[in-house]
Amino acid sequence: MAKVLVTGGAGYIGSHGCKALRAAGHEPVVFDNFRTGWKQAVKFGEMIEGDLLDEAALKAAFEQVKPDAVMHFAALSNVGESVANPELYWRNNVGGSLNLLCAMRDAGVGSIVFSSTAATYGEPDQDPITETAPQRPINAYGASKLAVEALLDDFEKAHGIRSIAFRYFNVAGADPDRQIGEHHVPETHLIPNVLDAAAGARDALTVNGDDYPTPDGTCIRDYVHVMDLVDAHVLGTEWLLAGKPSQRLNLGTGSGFSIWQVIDAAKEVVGTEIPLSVGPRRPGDPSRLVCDGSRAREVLGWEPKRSVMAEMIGDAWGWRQTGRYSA
Ligand SMILES: NC(=O)c1ccc[n+]([C@@H]2O[C@H](COP(=O)([O-])OP(=O)(O)OC[C@H]3O[C@@H](n4cnc5c(N)ncnc54)[C@H](O)[C@@H]3O)[C@@H](O)[C@H]2O)c1
Ligand SMILES: O=c1ccn([C@@H]2O[C@H](COP(=O)(O)OP(=O)(O)O[C@H]3O[C@H](CO)[C@H](O)[C@H](O)[C@H]3O)[C@@H](O)[C@H]2O)c(=O)[nH]1
Repeated sequence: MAKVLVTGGAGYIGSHGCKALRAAGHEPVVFDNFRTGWKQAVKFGEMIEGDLLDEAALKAAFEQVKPDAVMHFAALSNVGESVANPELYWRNNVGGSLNLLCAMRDAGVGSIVFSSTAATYGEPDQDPITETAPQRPINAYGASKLAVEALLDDFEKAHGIRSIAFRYFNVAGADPDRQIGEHHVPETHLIPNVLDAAAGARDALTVNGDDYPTPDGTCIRDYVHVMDLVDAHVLGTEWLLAGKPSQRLNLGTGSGFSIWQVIDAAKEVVGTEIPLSVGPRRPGDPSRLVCDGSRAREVLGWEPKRSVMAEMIGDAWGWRQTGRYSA
């Protein structure tokens, strides 16, 4: 059993990470400032309210928890906001990660699993995308995540802290037990917005452009179920705690779905029409992002089990029906 400090453990993916850690017999302790997270999402262990920008709070958390490892989900992750306000992203995501790594160094904690992103690849010229593709982010969010990958490299060389940076593609779905799920305010992700439109919580879904160079004109993405994604995090933590080497790993399935395909699948799950309109392209959206996820499978023995479009939408819909955290 390992004790794991989970930054951002009150957020969408981090709360599922805590559930997976607990299910695997480990002990998660959440460290979160609740800027975009939810106290109701902390259900699988202790919680410490604190900010990564507060070095004293981090030091106290490490002294109190004495973790064996860290799972680092905490970040701001709204691409549009990052373009309008890059200083916020550099300070929170890079500055916060630097403080975290310094606290780990001081406390002698040598293992960290980090949430990186396909956004570090920018506009890729590979399809599917492997981990060796050039990383050329096109917005401050992606740049902040790439900078943290560089910090991780430097802290390994200087201080022996080993890391796994998982580069997520599109995370979707929710806990099938309906205890936790996705609740972002505002929501920018496709599937929850499709379901909001289906439920009448928004007038219509706006499809962000249908003139891309793809078979049906809409953007193609690689969707991975959040439970599968966090399973990889547990495997990654155990890998590091066994003394094995650092890794940079894509997490996705290798299958691409267009926006129209996602909407069609949602209609089947929900059983109603989905009101929609086609709007302009969203700046910075690459037309196609599909993952070559073979390395995570080879290295960690990771196998996605739930990343079927109907299941991801069904779990997101089931979670939505609970009233989310407003219930
Ligand atoms: N959702 C996706 O599809 C996706 C894709 C790629 C990468 N990611 C990355 O995965 C991670 C989790 O994403 P999410 O969708 O769960 O986001 P989220 O906003 O739901 O969760 C982030 C959590 O971090 C906390 N946090 C942020 N800054 C903090 C700080 N300075 N100190 C303490 N806590 C802080 C927030 O309060 C929140 O609980 C992020 O690092 C994100 O960049 C997400
Ligand atoms: O209401 C909406 C919401 C989204 N989309 C479109 O649906 C596709 C998927 O959009 P998401 O916002 O769900 O996901 P992204 O691919 O933009 O972003 C995801 O992948 C990125 C990596 O490229 C980052 O990691 C980011 O955090 C993560 O959410 C995009 O073409 C987007 O324009 C719509 O048409 N309407």
